[in-house]
Amino acid sequence: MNLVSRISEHFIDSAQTKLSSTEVLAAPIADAVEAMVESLMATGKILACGNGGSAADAQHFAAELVGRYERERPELAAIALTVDSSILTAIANDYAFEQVFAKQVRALGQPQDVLLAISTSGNSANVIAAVNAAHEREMRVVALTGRGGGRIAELLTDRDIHICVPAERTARIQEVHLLTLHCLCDGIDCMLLGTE
Ligand SMILES: O=C(CO)[C@@H](O)[C@H](O)[C@H](O)[C@H](O)COP(=O)(O)O
Ligand SMILES: [Zn+2]
Repeated sequence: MNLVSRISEHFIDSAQTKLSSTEVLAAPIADAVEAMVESLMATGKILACGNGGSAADAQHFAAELVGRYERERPELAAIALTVDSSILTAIANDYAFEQVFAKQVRALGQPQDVLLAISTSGNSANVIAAVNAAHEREMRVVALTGRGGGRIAELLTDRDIHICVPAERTARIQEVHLLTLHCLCDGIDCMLLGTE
């Protein structure tokens, strides 16, 4: 095995996936920026959830809204639903792992809030339950998916925004998700502060 050529293939494959996603994703990402700014300006907040690498993405995004992205600006309201081990273990233990995000959405969600639901397959049961809970709370959903969007694609309504990476491999989808999150941060900052 030639490790160097294997690594080179990862770089090339990742870059190609990002390039081929540009045309498909730019418009829904812009829609998501507008939905999030509308929410934040109406004293709403962004609730973010996902599993594994997508949990890390949810936390990464919340950190950049609450802290900062590239420019100084007022703090923005975002909560990753993946971080409170007491809440997560209590819900998983007393109800089901499927409910770990949904119960938090029902506890915290208001109609002016946005759920950022991240799942590369679109089929994680706890993210699906969170989407359903967001709809119960009349929240809009921004879904970051891949592989056609799975079951989440079927649940989304006209008010929701689907950012579905045209790729099959989890790692590649996650790499585009991270780029998407930075586009969202940049777009939100531009709408709030103007372009530099
Ligand atoms: O980061 C990775 C794989 O690259 C994993 O941790 C991955 O996120 C986990 O297997 C998740 O449970 C996958 O869930 P999902 O993206 O299908 O909703
Ligand atoms: Zn990963």
